Amino acid sequence: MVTEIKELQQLIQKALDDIGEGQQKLVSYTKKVEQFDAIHFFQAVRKSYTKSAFWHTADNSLTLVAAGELIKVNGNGKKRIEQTKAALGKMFAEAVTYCPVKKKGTGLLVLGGMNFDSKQENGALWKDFPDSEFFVPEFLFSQLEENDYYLTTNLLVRHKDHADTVVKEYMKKEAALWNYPICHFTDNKLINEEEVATHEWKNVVQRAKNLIREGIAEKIVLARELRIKAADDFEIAHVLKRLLQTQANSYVFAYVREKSCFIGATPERLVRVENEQLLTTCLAGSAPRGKTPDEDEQIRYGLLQDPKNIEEHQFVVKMIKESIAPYCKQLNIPKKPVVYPLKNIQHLYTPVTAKLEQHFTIFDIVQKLHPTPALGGTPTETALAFIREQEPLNRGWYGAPIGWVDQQMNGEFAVAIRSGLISGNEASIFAGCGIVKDSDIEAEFEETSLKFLPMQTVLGGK
Ligand SMILES: C=C(O[C@H]1C=CC=C(C(=O)O)[C@@H]1O)C(=O)O
Ligand SMILES: [Mg+2]
Repeated sequence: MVTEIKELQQLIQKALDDIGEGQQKLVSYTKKVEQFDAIHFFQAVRKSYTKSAFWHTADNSLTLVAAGELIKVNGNGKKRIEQTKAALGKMFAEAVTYCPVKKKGTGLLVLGGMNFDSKQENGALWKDFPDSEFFVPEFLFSQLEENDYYLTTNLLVRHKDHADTVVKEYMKKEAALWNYPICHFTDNKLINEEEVATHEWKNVVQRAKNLIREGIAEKIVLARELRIKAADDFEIAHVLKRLLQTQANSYVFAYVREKSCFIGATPERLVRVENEQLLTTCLAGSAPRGKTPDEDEQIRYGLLQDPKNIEEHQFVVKMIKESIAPYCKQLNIPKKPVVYPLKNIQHLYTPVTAKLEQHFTIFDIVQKLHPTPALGGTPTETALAFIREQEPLNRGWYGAPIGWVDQQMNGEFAVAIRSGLISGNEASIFAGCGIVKDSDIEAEFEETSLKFLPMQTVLGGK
């Protein structure tokens, strides 16, 4: 402990020696810590901070809990990703950092996301969620695997600061997080569930089908909303815990801004970059899970052969391939999809690997990929215009990239589906489906009902 304090003090002093009057510097210090439960840490964070985030990867290799907003980077409209890339590049380059390991998810990093459609107004429901937002937390708890835990502290040091006072203040805040007592969750009671604009949604699906028949579009993804109300405020830590327990093979995330929380358990990775190695995935085409292993196997086999779902899937494969090819080498895409199983549904899945060409970063790939035809459609602009005009909801951050990026521009983004926005005792959850020429309106409606389930059940519905 004593050496750590000395190290941090020296790091702050190094930053102070370099600061002119009126200036400030970002200092980031990482240390290995003892095993600690991520949900317990998140509960402690919720007690002290109004802004926080949670991230857990589908392969269980990384859990992040971010506390407090030290620095925030916002982007606006169509240029939101470019603006973020530039601002973060500058911030990362100027920071004074110390991290004892070179492992993903440790050290100085930002967490954040963006809205689905840069041309759509965010509206009242999404008032706490800007076009795009990334933040440097005050504290970042990282769990890599069993018994490999780190805590990163980020500080803004100003010209007139003294290293020892800054350290003392920081130690007090850190102690409050570790010493927060375990609180048990209380049960909440659902009082209302309401599917929004069901009839209108089905009409919009019909109009999308007409457009596809006329040859104006090939695929359009349409989403709908379910509103849930409970007796008491939803306990975000509890909802996260239940998502972790029930949704294997999914990214579990939460992004908390004041009283609103965007939360979900999504199976869909947009992109991961680790030392120039790039991984993205095509996930589209769906079928329910069977009630018995035999039935499940039959459905799985049927999904792999089904022309409607294969078409729906291949639009995504084609777009991803064409979008990233100029940015990568050694592009590898299997010829046929496999099935990706989830608790309530199974999907067609094609993983894509490649090596990122120099000078490009994860943000260039996000810019090119979002939205893939798993969330937008084909052609992208036609589908987006249709969704903007016709879909009876405001997507906000639903269906958009959410994730983290570190100082080396390594990071990972998921596509924020199977998600919802919680505010107090109310929640709006969202689910969409890919409409193609052979779509059956009722079957698509049922598919979205299945996609509501992960969030719906943990909020006490169904
Ligand atoms: C748009 C959603 O799912 C997408 C991802 C996988 C399968 C999909 C489908 O089969 O329609 C969707 O493209 C959602 O869950 O809200
Ligand atoms: Mg589908």
